[in-house]
Amino acid sequence: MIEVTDLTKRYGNTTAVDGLGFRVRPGLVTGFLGPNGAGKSTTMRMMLGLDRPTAGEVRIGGTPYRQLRDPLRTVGALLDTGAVHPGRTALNHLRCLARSNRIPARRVHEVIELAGLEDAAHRRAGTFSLGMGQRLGIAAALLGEPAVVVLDEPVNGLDPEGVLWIRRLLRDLAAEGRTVLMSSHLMSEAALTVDHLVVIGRGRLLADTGMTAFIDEHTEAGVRVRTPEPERLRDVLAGAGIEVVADCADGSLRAATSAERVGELVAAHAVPVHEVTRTHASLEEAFMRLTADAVEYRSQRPGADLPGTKPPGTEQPGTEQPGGAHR
Ligand SMILES: Nc1ncnc2c1ncn2[C@@H]1O[C@H](COP(=O)(O)OP(=O)(O)OP(=O)(O)O)[C@@H](O)[C@H]1O
Repeated sequence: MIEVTDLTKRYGNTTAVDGLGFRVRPGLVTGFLGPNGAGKSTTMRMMLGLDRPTAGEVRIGGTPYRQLRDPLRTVGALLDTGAVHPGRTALNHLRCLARSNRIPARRVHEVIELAGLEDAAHRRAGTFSLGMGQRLGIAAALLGEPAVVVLDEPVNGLDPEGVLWIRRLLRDLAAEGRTVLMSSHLMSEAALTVDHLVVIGRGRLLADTGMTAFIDEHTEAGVRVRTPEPERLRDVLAGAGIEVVADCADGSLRAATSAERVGELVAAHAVPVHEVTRTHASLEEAFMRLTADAVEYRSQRPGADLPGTKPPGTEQPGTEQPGGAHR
């Protein structure tokens, strides 16, 4: 369990973390999401005693990190994959860590195997690709068989096989009853890996909820309706107070309602319909909507990419991510 209580961090005039409070529970993979500059890394650094809070505290299993007797055996972390001596081999790096944390040497070989680094064990870390460095960082994080695992952008730099590996690994760690917190910018990846979400923006808590509930809360249920008479359908829907959220490129309409409701309306008004499809909102859509006001660095106008906010005729069919919340 990780408990974050009234956590605040200021750097001069910048408030990076602002009265943040949440709990990360064991047995789940919790995604820690937020736009650039939201305060994720700062929060994670405070969890791991690398930065002092201006106010508030973080407890890992009931104890602040700095007071843990065996930190590496309690919490494993991947924060900065560059923090390895480049001249040291992967094996030696892990051996040194094990020795200084009173972890048995056999565990070094176990994590090398777990991370798929057998062939690279004798190579210097300085020659590692980004993905291999990431694997070494994860191997180090798991060295002490910690009950709590904190990973900042763990899929960063990994190839598709590596992404699949980390997804399975995190799910296995959670299934073993460990507490797993991962940050990610990749919503599609988070949707496949994460059970629970903590979303922050401008250092403040925006959401602390299950994946499915989060998507349901921040997107509309929708259906795509294809008809040879889109104007009549639009009128019928408008008459029932139903919003058309997108005009799709194939002439179909996307409306914020249920398939049942559309079925009843088109039957009552004799509107011919060729296809009705339930559309599933994605984590990305829900995230963009929730954080639209909390984005610090923006390349476009707010919400420009939100499905349903594009000008008519610009949405491509099938752009939703069906089952975005499912794995
Ligand atoms: N050492 C520091 N000195 C001054 N300001 C800092 C420092 N570290 C972070 N900040 C500021 O604090 C805010 C939060 O930064 P942080 O890196 O925690 O965000 P983040 O959510 O991890 O962002 P990203 O997704 O881009 O990694 C930003 O405005 C950042 O510029």
